[in-house]
Amino acid sequence: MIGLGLIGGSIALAIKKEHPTCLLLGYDIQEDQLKMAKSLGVIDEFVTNIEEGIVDADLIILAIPVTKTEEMIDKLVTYKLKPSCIVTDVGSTKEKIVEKAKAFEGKDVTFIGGHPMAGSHKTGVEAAKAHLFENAFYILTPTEDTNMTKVIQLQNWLKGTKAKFIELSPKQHDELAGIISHFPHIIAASLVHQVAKIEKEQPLLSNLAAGGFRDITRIASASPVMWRDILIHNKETLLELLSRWQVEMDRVKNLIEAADDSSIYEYFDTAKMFRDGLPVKQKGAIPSFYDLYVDVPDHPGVISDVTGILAREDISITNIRILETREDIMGVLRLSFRSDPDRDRALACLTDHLYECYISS
Ligand SMILES: NC(=O)c1ccc[n+]([C@@H]2O[C@H](COP(=O)([O-])OP(=O)(O)OC[C@H]3O[C@@H](n4cnc5c(N)ncnc54)[C@H](O)[C@@H]3O)[C@@H](O)[C@H]2O)c1
Ligand SMILES: O=C(O)C(=O)C[C@]1(C(=O)O)C=C[C@@H](O)C=C1
Repeated sequence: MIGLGLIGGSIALAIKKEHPTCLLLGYDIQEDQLKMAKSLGVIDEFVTNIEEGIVDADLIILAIPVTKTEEMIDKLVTYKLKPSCIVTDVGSTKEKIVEKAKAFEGKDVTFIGGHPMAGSHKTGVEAAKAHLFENAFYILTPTEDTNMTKVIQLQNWLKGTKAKFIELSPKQHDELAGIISHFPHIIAASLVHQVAKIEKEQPLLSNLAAGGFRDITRIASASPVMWRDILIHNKETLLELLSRWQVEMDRVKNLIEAADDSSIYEYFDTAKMFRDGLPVKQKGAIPSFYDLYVDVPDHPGVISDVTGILAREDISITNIRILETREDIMGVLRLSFRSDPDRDRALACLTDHLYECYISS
C-alpha cells in the first residue's frame, strides 16, 4: 500500500479482513503515518525504501494524491516488478492516471484504474475504517486491452470493502465525478470564502452559522492537497461546470429580481423532489446513514437517558446530533447507526421507553 492515509488505510483494513494471511506492507512519505498504521494493525510491516516493498508484491495500490500518483507510476515503471503483478490506484480522477499507466504496457504488469466513491473530509490513517466503502460504488476503469481475469482478481482482493464494482471509461468517470463530487467541493469552499470575507465587517456572522451552512460546507474541511490536485487534473470538466453554474446563478438572480413567487417556489420544489428521490440506502452520491429521529423534551439528562438505553442494549451509535433545541419546545435527536438492524433495535427499545421515534426527518 503506497500512501497510508484515510483511503489507503481503509482499503488495507478491508483487504486484511478478507485475506488475513496476506502480508501487507506499507509505504508513505510521512514516517509518523507508517508508525501509526503499524501500531493500529492497518499494515503488517512498513518499508522506508519503496523498492523493498514493491518488487515481490502481487498487488500494489497507490493511495496518494492524484498528481503524486502520476509521479509514482513514472517511478514504478523503472523497477522490475513481480510477473503478473496488478497495480491499481484509488485516485478521484482517472483520465490522466490511466494515460500515464500506459507506460506499463508490454511489462507483464496490469494497471487497472480505481476509485472508491466514498470517503470523508478527514485525512490520515487514524480516520481509516474497514467499512468505509460498504455499499458504495467502486469504479474501475479497465481498458479494452485489460485481461478480465485480472479485473476479477482485483475485485477479489478488494472484496472486504463490500463495495459495488462498476466499470466506466476514464473520460466518463471524470465527467461524472466532476459533476457529483468535484464541483460540489468548489461550491462548499466558495461559500466559506464568501462568509469569511463578509465576517470582516460582521464579526457575529460565524457564530450564527447553524445547521444549513454547516451541512453544506462540511466538505470544505477536506484536504487542500487532495483537492488542489483534483482541480488540476479535471480542469476541462470543471471549467465547463463553472460556466453552467454561472448561467444557473443568473437564473436565480432573475427570479429574485422579478419576485416571481410561483417560479421561486417551483425552483425549490423541483430541487427538493430530485434530492428526496436520490437513493439513500447506498453510499456514493449520498452516503448511507441509518438515521433515527427521536423527539426529546428539552431538559437536562435526556441525551444521557437515550444513549444509556441504547448502551444497555449494546447498540452502537455512529453519530448523534441535536437538530433543534429551544426552550419549552421538543428538540429532535438524530441518531445514526451502522446498519438497518441496529436502527430497528434502537427504534424498538426507545419506543418501549415511551420515546417518540421516526425514521425519516
Ligand atoms: N478522502 C476521500 O474522500 C477520498 C475518496 C476516494 C478517493 N480519494 C483519493 O484517495 C487518495 C488518497 O486520499 P486520502 O483521502 O487517503 O488522503 P490522506 O491525506 O488521508 O492520505 C494520503 C497519504 O498519502 C501520503 N503521500 C503523499 N504523497 C506520497 C508519495 N509521493 N509517496 C507516498 N506517500 C505519499 C501522505 O503522506 C498521506 O499519508 C487521493 O488520490 C484521493 O483523490 C479520496
Ligand atoms: O464524504 C465526503 O466527505 C466526500 O467528499 C467523499 C467524496 C465525495 O465527493 O463524495 C470525495 C471525493 C472522492 O473522490 C469520493 C468521495
